[in-house]
Amino acid sequence: MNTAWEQARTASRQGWQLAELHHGGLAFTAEDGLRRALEDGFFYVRRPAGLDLSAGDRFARGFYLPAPRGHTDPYRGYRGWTSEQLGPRQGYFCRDADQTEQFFLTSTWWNRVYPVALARQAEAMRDFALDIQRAVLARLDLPRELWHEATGHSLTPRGTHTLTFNHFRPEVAARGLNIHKDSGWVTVLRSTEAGLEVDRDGDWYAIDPIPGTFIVNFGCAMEILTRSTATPVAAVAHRVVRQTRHDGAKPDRFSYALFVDSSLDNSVCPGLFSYDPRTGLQLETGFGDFLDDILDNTYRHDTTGLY
Ligand SMILES: O=C(O)CCC(=O)C(=O)O
Ligand SMILES: [Fe+2]
Repeated sequence: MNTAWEQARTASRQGWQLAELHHGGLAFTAEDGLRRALEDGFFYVRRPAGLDLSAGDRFARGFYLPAPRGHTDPYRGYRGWTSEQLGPRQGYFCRDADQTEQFFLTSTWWNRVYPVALARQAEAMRDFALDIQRAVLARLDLPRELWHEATGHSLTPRGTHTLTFNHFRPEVAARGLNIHKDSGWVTVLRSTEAGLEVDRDGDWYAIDPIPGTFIVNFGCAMEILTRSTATPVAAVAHRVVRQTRHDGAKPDRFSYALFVDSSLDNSVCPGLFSYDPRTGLQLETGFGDFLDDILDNTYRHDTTGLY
């Protein structure tokens, strides 16, 4: 057993769930770990051995900085990539009401925009996220033959797979990142600094990173699908608190996440479904507008990214 994993196990005894992906299944350290994770809306998962995060960490620390003069640095100078070139919800965004400035990119662009090593890391995180999603779906009250239709083909290349970076600007007097639920199925989150909080039954709890793990969040699509089943999954409402200055002694907080969402192609996926074991799948809402509402409401002053 390595030390990071031992630390993780100790931290998880404090109440939040911790799992390991093993032969395609999720093994939780607590006996009722899965049930509790579905209720909490998130859990920690051991990072797979060999998943190198150095490209992502470097991009997270550099994407917002100007490209250096005189030499190239493929991890800097990304403010110029905007949704005008890349399409809706893609590229660099500087928020007004939040400290975060962000870079969003779906898998169709990874090879053309990201440095090679980062494109490989994004694929590895996507593959890991989809393995986790399959492992979770296998434990839900949802027939396997409905998986693709029910989850908007998110397990296939037609799904929307986005790697998003956050840089928290300590000089901006604002919340870190507003209260929201992630829109989709599962999110695999990398962070190294405290600041994330989750809402559990009306109270906010600090969720600090545990070395050697990612945080997995369940999103709105999962919550809507499973609401009337024997295995409801909560989408966790979360936020990042305001980050203070550290006089240059400590680097700025960053995070990045792989989001698994449904296909945005209406001919492939009409939207988000609920499932009732007695009556089957029922379409609840289109997905594109739903996603835009969540994003708009997250980054406005006076709303929250809930639904
Ligand atoms: O920075 C974090 O810890 C969380 C970021 C987050 O919630 C998001 O990007 O959706
Ligand atoms: Fe989030």
